[in-house]
Amino acid sequence: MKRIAVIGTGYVGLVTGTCFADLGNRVICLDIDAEKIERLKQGIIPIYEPGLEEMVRRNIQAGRLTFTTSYEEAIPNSDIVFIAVGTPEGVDGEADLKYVEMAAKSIAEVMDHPIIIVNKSTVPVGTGDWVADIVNRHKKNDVPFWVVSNPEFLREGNAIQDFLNPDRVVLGSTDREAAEQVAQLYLPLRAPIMVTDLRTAEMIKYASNAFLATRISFINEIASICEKLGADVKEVAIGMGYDKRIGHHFLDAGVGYGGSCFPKDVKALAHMAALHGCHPQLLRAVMEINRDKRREVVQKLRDLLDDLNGKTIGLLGLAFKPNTDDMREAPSVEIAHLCRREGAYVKGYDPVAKETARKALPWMEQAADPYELAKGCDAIVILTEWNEFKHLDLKRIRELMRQPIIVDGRNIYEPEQMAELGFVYRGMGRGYNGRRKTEHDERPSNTRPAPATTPTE
Ligand SMILES: NC(=O)c1ccc[n+]([C@@H]2O[C@H](COP(=O)([O-])OP(=O)(O)OC[C@H]3O[C@@H](n4cnc5c(N)ncnc54)[C@H](O)[C@@H]3O)[C@@H](O)[C@H]2O)c1
Ligand SMILES: O=c1ccn([C@@H]2O[C@H](COP(=O)(O)OP(=O)(O)O[C@H]3O[C@H](CO)[C@@H](O)[C@H](O)[C@H]3O)[C@@H](O)[C@H]2O)c(=O)[nH]1
Repeated sequence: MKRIAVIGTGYVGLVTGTCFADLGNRVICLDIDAEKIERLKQGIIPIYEPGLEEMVRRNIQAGRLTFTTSYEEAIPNSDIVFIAVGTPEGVDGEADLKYVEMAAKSIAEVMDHPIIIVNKSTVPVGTGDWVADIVNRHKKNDVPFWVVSNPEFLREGNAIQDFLNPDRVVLGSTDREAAEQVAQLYLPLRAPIMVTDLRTAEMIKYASNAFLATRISFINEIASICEKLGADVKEVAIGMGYDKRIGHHFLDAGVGYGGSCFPKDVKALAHMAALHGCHPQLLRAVMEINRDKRREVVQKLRDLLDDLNGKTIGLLGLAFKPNTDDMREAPSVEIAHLCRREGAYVKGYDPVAKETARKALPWMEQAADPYELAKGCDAIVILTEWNEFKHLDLKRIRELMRQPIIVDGRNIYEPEQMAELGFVYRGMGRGYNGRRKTEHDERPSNTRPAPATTPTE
């Protein structure tokens, strides 16, 4: 049993604190948001994360998990302190470290015995040394401390599973003993534990996110090429994925990546690189392709509706991905704004991201269910692949719409099936512009492209 403090009770902090408590440690979670802490004390969690509320309540009841807003209460009673505050995008694309700085200062001011400070936030390479410097400058008592970098790799919507079954645990430190103390916490998870220096650990996090984002932009570029050449990107990805060196993960083409991590982390890595004289052209292309995908969805609507002015567009799915209510950098936000700017009436539906969507898109009407959304729509755009959208009564949806047009930004339906149901359907990179020729297809069918060869004559 260790005495742990976790600073920041967002997705990462709350999951980290709760899981460590569940593993038998005594954990105190701290946040500067007093309202959040008040609710957490009652076992009410501020985010949608499957299984988390029940786990929080269980550990509060067992007396292993407590919440506070007071550094004076949390730090003197803990031996290992995790920093899990936000590191949002700064004005130039850099990671904004103001919350990390605040947390480091606050820890330093009340530290009265030797502690290990573990940084779990995603921070630029070199931040560990900077944190050590801040703590040294602000500590009131002459006590030793050690800084360890322990980047987190969990995904929202699957956070508990990911935390408890990590592919690896990365620990970076200048002090092997400190890293080993933190490693003890993870031993029950039986995961590979890798100990590196501080900077390498910080870089592993950025490089991992950038690589995953690159896979997404890669397959999205392939999707654009498929669309022009008449291939189906879904099958292409499956065919590629059978190669063990490639694998099936993170090859779902669509409207691109969103969320609180990939957009800001790729940008921050590119910023870091450029600042140090590198030319991060691959990272820049990854971001550009991702931005273009959102615009491509709107272009598909323009192609199908001629003009968005006066049309009603329904956004099916608002969260940046399923199983979360997180709207940070969700493609739905930009697409809603783009459609509205062209004069469309935009409404939306998401099974979970309702309150968060209200905050992100306060002007947008929200429907109570997919059928209400469909009423009077000139087109529906699918932006989150919630399971419930895979089993809709599509015949009813079509009857409720003013025009039976679907742009499937997540490729959850099959073009042939949609054509049979009487929809004008466009996927992302699906065959002939997402449209195999069928008797229901009222558009000209002379779009089959020529073979992609260079003329020899
Ligand atoms: N969200 C994810 O899935 C995920 C996964 C891996 C890594 N990360 C990284 O982890 C970090 C945290 O991300 P998140 O999504 O949990 O953030 P979040 O925005 O959900 O939560 C951050 C919390 O920190 C609190 N906070 C800010 N300053 C504070 C301070 N000085 N003292 C105490 N609390 C303070 C805020 O009130 C907030 O509750 C980021 O660096 C992020 O990049 C996030
Ligand atoms: O094949 C794919 C896979 C994902 N996405 C999109 O990519 C975004 C991110 O998805 P995912 O990685 O599942 O969600 P996050 O919760 O943002 O998790 C990422 O970001 C976290 C924060 O750094 C890391 O900890 C995780 O390892 C990393 O997967 C979402 O918009 C998805 O729709 C695709 O478009 N195609």
